[in-house]
Amino acid sequence: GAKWTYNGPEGEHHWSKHYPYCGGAFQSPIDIKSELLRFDPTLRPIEIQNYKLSPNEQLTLGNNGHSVQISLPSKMHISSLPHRYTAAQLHFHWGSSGRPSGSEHTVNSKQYAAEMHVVHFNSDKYPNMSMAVDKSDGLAVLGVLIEVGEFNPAFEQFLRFINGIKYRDQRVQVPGFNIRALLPARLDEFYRYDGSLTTPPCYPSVLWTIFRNHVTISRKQFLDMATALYSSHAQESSPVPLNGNFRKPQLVDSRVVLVSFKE
Ligand SMILES: NS(=O)(=O)c1cc(-c2ccccc2)cc(-c2ccccc2)c1
Ligand SMILES: [Zn+2]
Repeated sequence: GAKWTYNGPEGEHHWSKHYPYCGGAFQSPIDIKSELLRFDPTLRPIEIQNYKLSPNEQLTLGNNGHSVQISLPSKMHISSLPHRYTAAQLHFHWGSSGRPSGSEHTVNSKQYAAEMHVVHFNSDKYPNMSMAVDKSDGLAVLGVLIEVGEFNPAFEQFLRFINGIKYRDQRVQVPGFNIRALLPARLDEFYRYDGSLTTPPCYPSVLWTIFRNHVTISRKQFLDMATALYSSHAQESSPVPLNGNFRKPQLVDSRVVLVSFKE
């Protein structure tokens, strides 16, 4: 599709010109405010299957010009939702070296350093991701808020290869690792709401699960992610750093955010 950016003339306030859903309802991310929350005792803990990948498996680590993403095998899935949601990819949103706050979702206006999204599609109803991406029950994304703090060995499993994908459309194969280790310890405490892709085409097709507890990465790990990548191709004369790749919080309208925990 047409190119889009996070700032400037193709920035988020212009997305709706080429991508009408970006100007529509049920958009993501949102600011998760305490007064919006409703405890829902029927929310079951997230149960995931086959997230522990063997180093004998290869994953594709890529720079798609807007984020760093890891392709995921289709045996990985969420088993606790009304339909099976099969994993497709995971990617990140982050700030910059000068502004270490780049999460998309905020909690009571607190923006975290970065955010990971593990994207799944409803494989009970749709044969592949492309058929699911624009359906209201098509996608389920797990969101993990990331703070700068303790070193995180799980993140190192892909960060150590990041200099191989500095430029747009570069990809490398990396050994599989335990993707569960990228998630917080507690999968039973989360926020839940109906929203959208946070990038164009902004389809309102995402069941969002944002875990209550953040994970940490070290300052060096954050800088590796926030300073290593470019959104421009290798051969382009003026390299464009890839950072600040987060959309601002959107209007909640009459949406309610469900929570799985009481206090
Ligand atoms: N941020 S997100 O979770 O809403 C998201 C989901 C998907 C997505 C991925 C597979 C299937 C369907 C949707 C793709 C992106 C994306 C990020 C950077 C550049 C382009 C696209 C972002
Ligand atoms: Zn995302």
